[in-house]
Amino acid sequence: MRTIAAISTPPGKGGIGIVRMSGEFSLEILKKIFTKKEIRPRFMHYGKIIYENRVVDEVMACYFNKPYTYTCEDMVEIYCHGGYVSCLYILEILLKLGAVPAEAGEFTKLAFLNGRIDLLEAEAVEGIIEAESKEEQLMYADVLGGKLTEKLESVLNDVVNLISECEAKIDYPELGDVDDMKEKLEKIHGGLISFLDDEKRTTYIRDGLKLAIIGRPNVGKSSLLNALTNKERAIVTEIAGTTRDTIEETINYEGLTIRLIDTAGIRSTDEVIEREGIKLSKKAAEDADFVVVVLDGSTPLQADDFEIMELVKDKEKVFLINKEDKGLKIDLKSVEKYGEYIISSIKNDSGVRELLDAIKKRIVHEIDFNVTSIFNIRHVDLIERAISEIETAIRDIDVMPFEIVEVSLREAHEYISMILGRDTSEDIIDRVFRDFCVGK
Ligand SMILES: Nc1nc2c(c(=O)[nH]1)N(C=O)[C@@H](CNc1ccc(C(=O)N[C@@H](CCC(=O)O)C(=O)O)cc1)CN2
Ligand SMILES: Nc1nc2c(ncn2[C@@H]2O[C@H](COP(=O)(O)OP(=O)(O)OP(=O)(O)O)[C@@H](O)[C@H]2O)c(=O)[nH]1
Ligand SMILES: [Mg+2]
Repeated sequence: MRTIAAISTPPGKGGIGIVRMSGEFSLEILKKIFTKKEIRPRFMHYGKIIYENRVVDEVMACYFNKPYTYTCEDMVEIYCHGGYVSCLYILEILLKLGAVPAEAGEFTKLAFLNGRIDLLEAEAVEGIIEAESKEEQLMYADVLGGKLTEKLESVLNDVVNLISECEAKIDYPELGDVDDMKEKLEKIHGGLISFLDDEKRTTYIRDGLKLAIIGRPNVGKSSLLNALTNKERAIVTEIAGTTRDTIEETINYEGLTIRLIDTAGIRSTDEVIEREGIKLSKKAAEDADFVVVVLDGSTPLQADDFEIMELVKDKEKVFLINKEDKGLKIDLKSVEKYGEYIISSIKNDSGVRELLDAIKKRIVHEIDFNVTSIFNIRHVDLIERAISEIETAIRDIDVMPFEIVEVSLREAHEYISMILGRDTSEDIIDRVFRDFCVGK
């Protein structure tokens, strides 16, 4: 069996760096280079790393005896100084003494393969490492704690009970009634559908709200992007048609991650480049979760404004009536017919916070930060497959033999199990861990 080694702290300078090993030779390798030879499991030991008669670094080290470790194998952690040379040098020595370099995510993969955590929990570890907000952190911490596994186990349990009922009916067709089974199938179906709904909210937490800023040229879209990001991100000029391409920036407003997309002003034009830009603007509006339509409040509404308001008729949106400082000439009643509006003067720094609050108020009711939900496309795909099997079972139950219904239930069971990494091919498992950091 191999003993793997890797640096677990990020590259760069830090107070302390951690180099760790997992595998049966971990302790033996440590003893060859560590000045302390009496090593008690799970106790921190102070000493020096000596290699070729030179002190390499002054460190702390800890040995963890299997199976009560992160990987369920023997492990050693060396806490050296966090200069990258120190970490690299110590790693190099471990490799010379027989360890092999760990692959990305291999420590966590071992925890999974040795049954300490399921695949979902392993994915949550990666989620925690990549988290960009506290909400995201807490969501993954819940999954790592087993909250989602528990929910899925409960669905699996319901499916198993129904499989047993099918088998009983195969042997004793007169037992119980089919309506009752149908009801239970519907309940499982509803539960699976709610996993998909929850996933949409999770996407907001993880990827943020996609917010497109659209409007005709020169109304202040890029000025708004700059105000929201607090920097000169986009070029702002008095010339209509300044922004040609979409520009993206991410902000976090009170826990809500917002991916802002500034777009080219929409108007009828024959200019080729501008026309391409406008196509992108419309596409951005279409793809967005939320749209801010900027209007120039100092002029009456124009044909282009009406066209834009029509374009986003069915989207979640707010109208930002800008340039209030120049005097309002816009017909507020007409705008109101299309939806909620906020008046601003980006120039004078007014209205921007109100806009953010309005967006948050409109969107937050959709996000329950406390729901633990499936969180990636692998899970969505498997839940969708399971749903389709349950739908088949619902259709079949009145007209088909119970053997056929049972087949669908077993398929559904398998798909849900695969979320937890059971009955999952090596290929898929490898794909999950490939995106991990080395040393995790
Ligand atoms: N120094 C250090 N910090 C770390 C880790 C680590 O491996 N080393 N972790 C990860 O990289 C994370 C913590 N996760 C861990 C999860 C389980 C076990 C573990 O040894 N579990 C055993 C014993 C549990 C116990 O003592 O109660 C077990 O489950 O049997 C260790 C770390 C974050 N911080
Ligand atoms: N008076 C006044 N001028 C503003 C306000 N907001 C933006 N402007 C000015 O309006 C002009 C256009 O602003 P931009 O932000 O470039 O407008 P845009 O919508 O991005 O324009 P395009 O990229 O051409 O579509 C600039 O000269 C800004 O300084 C405001 O609240 N009041
Ligand atoms: Mg612009």
